Amino acid sequence: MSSGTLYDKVWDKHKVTELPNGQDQLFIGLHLVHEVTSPQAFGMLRERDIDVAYPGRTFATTDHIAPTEEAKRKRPLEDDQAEKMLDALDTNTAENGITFFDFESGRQGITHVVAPELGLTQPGMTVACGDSHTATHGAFGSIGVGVGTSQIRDILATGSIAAEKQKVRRIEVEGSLNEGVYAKDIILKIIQELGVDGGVGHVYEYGGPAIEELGMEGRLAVCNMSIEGGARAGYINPDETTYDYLKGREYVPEGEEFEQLKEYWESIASDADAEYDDVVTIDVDDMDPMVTWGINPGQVVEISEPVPAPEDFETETDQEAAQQALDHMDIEPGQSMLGYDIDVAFLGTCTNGRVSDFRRAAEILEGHTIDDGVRALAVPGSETVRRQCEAEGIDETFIEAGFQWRRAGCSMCLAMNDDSLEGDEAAASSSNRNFIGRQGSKDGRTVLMSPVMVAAAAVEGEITDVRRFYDDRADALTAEDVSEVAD
Ligand SMILES: CC(C)[C@H](C(=O)O)[C@@H](O)C(=O)O
Ligand code: SF4
Repeated sequence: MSSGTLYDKVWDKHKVTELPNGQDQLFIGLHLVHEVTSPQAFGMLRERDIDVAYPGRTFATTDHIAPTEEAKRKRPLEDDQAEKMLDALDTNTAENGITFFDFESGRQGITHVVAPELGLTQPGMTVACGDSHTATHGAFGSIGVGVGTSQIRDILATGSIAAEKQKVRRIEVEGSLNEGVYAKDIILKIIQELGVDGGVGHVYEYGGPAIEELGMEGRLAVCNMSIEGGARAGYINPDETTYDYLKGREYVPEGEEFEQLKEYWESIASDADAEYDDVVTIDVDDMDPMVTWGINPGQVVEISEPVPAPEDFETETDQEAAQQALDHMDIEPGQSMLGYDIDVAFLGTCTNGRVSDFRRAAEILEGHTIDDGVRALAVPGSETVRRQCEAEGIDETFIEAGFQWRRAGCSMCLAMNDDSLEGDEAAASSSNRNFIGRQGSKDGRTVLMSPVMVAAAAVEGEITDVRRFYDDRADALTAEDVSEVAD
């Protein structure tokens, strides 16, 4: 019997052959397609008159350019470029017999939200998409890799890619989370400790008690940001939480077939004696909610920590990056992020645009209205998420609080549609990237945090400790507490 990591086992099962250049040819079990990165790849196939090899394993949706205002979702779209991309996806999927979750399907949404919720993503699979956040799918114990246009072409044409096996780092997450602290905080903590390029050359296997306790939506949020930590992919071994989630989903077989699949899924989990290239332990027991203070996801602090100074960093590169971040964000070292004014609150994305994210944020918003100066957007990650939230009356809570309740898409995560920051607006955002210009304005400022922290910031008009909104407020921090820490 073979013994090893899930990564080793999944890789071996999908390895077609070793290529002359030393890379492996890897079979791709599920190919997800969106409108931005696919048109050129389909074009290359057309030029050579090649058919899509596995249309039944290929699923498309539209997310990046999708207008989130109901009235703007009529075809042709107002934005010519967006219409062109969507039109290309219409044609490419229709001509090749590929399922396309378009606006009319009722299933449209962000690729990494749609595939898991429909049960397309399953343990032990290789999942590829022309999108860096394909790591998300690792939450099920699959290997999700983001690929470029030429690899999309290769998958369309052959169902496989040339790939290099990575090292595996086990990240053991010890402890249990405080109230008000969630999966998003765990992954931000990991990136704070290991850095934005700490994972280069590796895939991350997340495990340990704090990970096992997470539901599937939390696990998806953790794996989603593996790429922000520099890892090629990130995964969590499948367990009962995974199987319970999958049971009954649209693309998951039922009855005897499900039981057989489950046996297979159990067999591909990492063995207890698996050997890792590296093991790191992170303790989240006393952790506070996390917020970024800079312009990459690793420039992040617990809300109880002061913003660091450039000299706190070891390398010259990190020191310069810190200075650039302080300048861009207009903050001083030693300052607390508590009380940092925000103009926009944005809740959604493939990190935190799922039902549990909106449920928890709604609990915070209940009985409150957002601050006068704040523009607040709630953008479900998929139309399925939107309908579920509406069935639970969550949309009403958001609307009554003063949020705009939108249709599904990537939206202000990267502003490829009309949803964008203006000028130097600052956003409390549940997304995964805070690079300069990311949310559509070169002077815009992004502060990454969990959905409940976004909701709390929307109400206060500034960054606040969400625990002030719970009945037991003992743990909530004020800016004074933090400057005392700094002194
Ligand atoms: C547009 C797409 C290629 C891009 C990605 O690869 O991740 C986007 O989804 C992002 O989050 O920046
Ligand atoms: S929600 Fe953001 S991170 Fe996710 S796929 Fe869309 S643009 Fe990329």
